[in-house]
Amino acid sequence: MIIDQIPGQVDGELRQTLDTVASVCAQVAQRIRRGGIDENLGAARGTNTDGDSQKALDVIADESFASALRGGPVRYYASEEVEDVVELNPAGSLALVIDPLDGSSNIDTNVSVGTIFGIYQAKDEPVGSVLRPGRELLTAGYAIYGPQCVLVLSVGDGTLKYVLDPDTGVFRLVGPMGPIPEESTEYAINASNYRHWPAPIRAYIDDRVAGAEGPLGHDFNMRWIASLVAETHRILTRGGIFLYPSDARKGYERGRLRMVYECAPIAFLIEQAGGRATDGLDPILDATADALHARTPFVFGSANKVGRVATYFDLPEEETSALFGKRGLFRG
Ligand SMILES: O=P(O)(O)OC[C@H]1O[C@](O)(COP(=O)(O)O)[C@@H](O)[C@@H]1O
Ligand SMILES: [Mg+2]
Ligand SMILES: [Mg+2]
Repeated sequence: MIIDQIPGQVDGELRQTLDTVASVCAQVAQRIRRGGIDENLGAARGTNTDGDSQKALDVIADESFASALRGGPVRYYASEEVEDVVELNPAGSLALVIDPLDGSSNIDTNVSVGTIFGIYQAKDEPVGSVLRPGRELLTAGYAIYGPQCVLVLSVGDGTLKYVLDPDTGVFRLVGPMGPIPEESTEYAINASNYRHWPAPIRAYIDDRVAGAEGPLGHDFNMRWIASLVAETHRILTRGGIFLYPSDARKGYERGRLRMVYECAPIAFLIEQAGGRATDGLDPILDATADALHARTPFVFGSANKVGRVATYFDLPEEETSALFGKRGLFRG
């Protein structure tokens, strides 16, 4: 077993699949460590279905996961890097959704990138097996390829953290992640998109930028790594909030991140660790994507902070467009 222990009831096929995924994550980590020596992992390789520029490592990771899983318990394989759902084994019983390499813009800069995945019980056809509420996930997880290679996993009984032991090649359970702290002052958003955001999001960020001189009366701190897995790992570790809202740019009407293989698995892990994950208003895990690469606005993190974002959408127009000096002081 490459994952040393998974508490709770995990049947043989699911356990086998998780071990296969973890072993490919360990291979991807090794390949990243040698990037530039053996190959240029950041080299352009065209574009994927969602219009993202594909890097060599996107394609390498996708092909590594698909070939390792072929012929095993996974019937359907739904990847960010492939247009449609692929049938890996007609006799399989599971459906796996995956972002093989998340944070691709960081590959050349040696900043943490990752892999995001989720596993469902397969239905008798491909689309219905993956376009479904994330609450039906059997398990979800991510690997983060940073100073440590860490696997964060949930099988529905809390969120667990495993560190890859470089000496043995085993992911060692080091403990639970969460409950996500609520007292953090950190928020993560790509502030360069400010002018494109809906008014309630601008108001939410205005109040935090105003800090001690604004309605909230204390200062905040901002982070933006442009690697969803790294932001998630920080928030699971010390709380805070992440926002990628819809915006007025063409193609960003439903934000940037994809429901099936990014937001639903991350939302599963966040809720399992006591946090919340919404589209700004409604739980991600209750939503059903209308297409494999469909995007969704995505807000997740400390439960109290995610709830606070929703209150800004209830504010009257004059409240969200006014400078914070005229806004009510009731918002925390
Ligand atoms: O470049 P932007 O607009 O800030 O978006 C950054 C976001 O895009 C992503 O890189 C999208 O994921 P991929 O790299 O898998 O396409 C996220 O990891 C990250 O949170
Ligand atoms: Mg991604
Ligand atoms: Mg990706």
